[in-house]
Amino acid sequence: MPPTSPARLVVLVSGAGTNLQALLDACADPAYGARVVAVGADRDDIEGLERAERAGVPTFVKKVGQFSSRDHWDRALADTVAGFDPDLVVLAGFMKLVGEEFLGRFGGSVVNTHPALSPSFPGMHGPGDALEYGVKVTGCTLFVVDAGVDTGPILAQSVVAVEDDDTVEALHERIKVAERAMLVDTVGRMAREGFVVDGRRVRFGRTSS
Ligand SMILES: Nc1nc2c(c(=O)[nH]1)N[C@@H](CN(C=O)c1ccc(C(=O)N[C@@H](CCC(=O)O)C(=O)O)cc1)CN2
Ligand SMILES: NCC(=O)N[C@@H]1O[C@H](COP(=O)([O-])[O-])[C@@H](O)[C@H]1O
Repeated sequence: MPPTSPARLVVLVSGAGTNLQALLDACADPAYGARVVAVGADRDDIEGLERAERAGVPTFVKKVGQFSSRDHWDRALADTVAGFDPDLVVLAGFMKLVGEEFLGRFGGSVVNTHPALSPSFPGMHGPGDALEYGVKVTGCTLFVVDAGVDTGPILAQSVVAVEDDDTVEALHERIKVAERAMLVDTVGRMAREGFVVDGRRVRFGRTSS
């Protein structure tokens, strides 16, 4: 039986928020099976927060510098996210590593979109690192977040060709087109079908076989 109420998404952002926008647009269709109940950020004055406000979605900001330690920030972020009772937390261009407390609360239900084909080129500079290495294809990866940096079990990947005259910006923009489609498709499936993490393998559906 499909769930009767839409899955509750909390989305965390640090920048332009075009991936967030793709989710907001998809959620406008009741058949999508999810809705964005809150958007959080680690900084002010970003387009991602403005997109949420324009959509009438509650926002919050938790800056690391407002707290006496990284662990206190992590706990405050987790407490605030928990207040929105999420089924899924989506890190969509969120440029902070979430820690033990956060993962202890939501682990297994936190996903991150990354602009490279994992396990290659983890970290903050996926498109630039791929270009510098000279790969001919790169892309994007959606994965279930764990304590490592871009090491979690993979939900979906999409391939993007590297052009001879690419710049980091041009390549990243093409990756982001693929990334938005991957994110919307996969989060929708997770919401409608459920998913099971079995070691490094992820299967869609609610049963174990
Ligand atoms: N526990 C995890 N947290 C996050 C993951 C993850 O895989 N595990 N993915 C990231 C996103 N990410 C790239 O994919 C990433 C983001 C940020 C950093 C990082 O070193 N950030 C610095 C601060 C930099 C800044 O504020 O501009 C930091 O956290 O101190 C590495 C990888 C989302 N979180
Ligand atoms: N390591 C994390 C990372 O590089 N994240 C990347 O930042 C971009 C955010 O775009 P957006 O703000 O327009 O959604 C996306 O490409 C996302 O994968």
